[in-house]
Amino acid sequence: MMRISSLSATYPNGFNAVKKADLKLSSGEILALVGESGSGKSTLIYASLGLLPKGSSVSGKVFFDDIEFFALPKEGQRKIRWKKVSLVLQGTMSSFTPVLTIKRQFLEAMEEHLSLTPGEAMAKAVELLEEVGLEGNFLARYPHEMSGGQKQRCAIAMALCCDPDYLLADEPTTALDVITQAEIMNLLKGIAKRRNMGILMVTHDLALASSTADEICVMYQGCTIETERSDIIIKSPKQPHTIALVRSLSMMEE
Ligand SMILES: Nc1ncnc2c1ncn2[C@@H]1O[C@H](COP(=O)(O)OP(=O)(O)OP(=O)(O)O)[C@@H](O)[C@H]1O
Repeated sequence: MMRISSLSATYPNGFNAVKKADLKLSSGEILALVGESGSGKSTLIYASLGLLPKGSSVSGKVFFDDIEFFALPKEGQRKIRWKKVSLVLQGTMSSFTPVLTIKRQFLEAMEEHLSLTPGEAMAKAVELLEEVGLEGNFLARYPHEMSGGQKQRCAIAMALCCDPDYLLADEPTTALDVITQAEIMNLLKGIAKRRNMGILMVTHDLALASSTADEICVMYQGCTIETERSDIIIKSPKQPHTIALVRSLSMMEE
């Protein structure tokens, strides 16, 4: 289980974006972190991995199984970040270096974190691409030679290269059409089940969250205000802000 306990995060300008947030992510499950723009969703996931800008301050605890992340030295934290938990960034363009082929980018990530021969690394890259529904020949492409959906699949494949137990995805379907959004969500669901991986997914789309995630955690003004099974939170939200979110969803459906 990944567990965030009483996590607070303040940016260098003094803005306290996350306030004593708590959440639990079980293996094999998808937890969607939802809330209005600016509620602190992205800050929470970057803070939980020690990835906020220099000068930010973070307090609280983050556990990956029995490992307390902030108790590790920097080098230990860096290792955990690929091998135990990995991140799919918001906006696929930021996941790739535009001037390098996908093959180069896969191999660089694997060379840094895994001790594989070049042949083994290539075989693993092809296997991962196939797992996300792309053919191995995508390795020869540059990022601009792929569609948004293909880039997102590729970013997910790269995040899987060290076989992490947990995956954190920041708005994995932003800027994709609805059909591609649904395909990426199905892909994530399949990965969570097949690999028994816990996936924490940031989204502001409650409809998408409720159709994909096992559980939903609602953030409001930096606080995690309500966490519940998706079907329950949609049927009987408790907190006033969650009630308003669910009401806006049903108004959109009418
Ligand atoms: N580098 C920064 N310095 C200061 N404040 C920041 C910084 N980055 C984000 N913030 C502020 O922190 C708050 C939370 O931002 P965050 O991006 O975590 O929200 P979010 O819920 O993910 O929003 P969105 O859904 O729009 O991505 C916002 O008020 C934002 O302006």
